[in-house]
Amino acid sequence: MLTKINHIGIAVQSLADAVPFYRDNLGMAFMGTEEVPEQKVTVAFFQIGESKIELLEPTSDDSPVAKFIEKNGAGIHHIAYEVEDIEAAIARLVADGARMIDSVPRNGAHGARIAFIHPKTSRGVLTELCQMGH
Ligand SMILES: CC[C@@H](C(=O)O)C(=O)SCCNC(=O)CCNC(=O)[C@H](O)C(C)(C)COP(=O)(O)OP(=O)(O)OC[C@H]1O[C@@H](n2cnc3c(N)ncnc32)[C@H](O)[C@@H]1OP(=O)(O)O
Ligand SMILES: [Co+2]
Repeated sequence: MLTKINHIGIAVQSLADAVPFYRDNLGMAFMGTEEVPEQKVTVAFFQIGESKIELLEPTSDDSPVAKFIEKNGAGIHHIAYEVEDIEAAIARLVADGARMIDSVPRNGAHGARIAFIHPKTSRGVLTELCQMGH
């Protein structure tokens, strides 16, 4: 069902502050930024091997990432796994009793279709499924 880790999401207060560390000090390949209004975040992506690091800055106080930072501070926010068929993956998880945050895919960055599994199901890790546009 899962084909690879697409990205690891890291919540940050400020992309302007965080991007130079990942780009210049760690030397990761910076892929640019994108606002994703549906999720109330602006993200910066870095390629690392076959996967990516996604820095997430909240765009409003009621963003899920703003709430996370308020509670925990900046840090690892979610892991995103790539799937070939997101509807089939959701249906299988629902049938197995998983608590889905999204039972219908939403719009993610880079034109991906995404769905989150609640961290209470995935043992304390907020988990994103993503199907890339082909
Ligand atoms: C850029 C777009 C896209 C992409 O293409 O990659 C993205 O990555 S968008 C990323 C931002 N979007 C989201 O996070 C959407 C999904 N998240 C949510 O719906 C909510 O954040 C949530 C996970 C349902 C939590 O919201 P809420 O219930 O309102 O917050 P609480 O603080 O009350 O949390 C309840 C419970 O869950 C634990 N929790 C919350 N967030 C995380 C997390 N990131 N990782 C692990 N655990 C998390 C929280 O600690 C609470 O636990 P208890 O205290 O034990 O009850
Ligand atoms: Co993500």
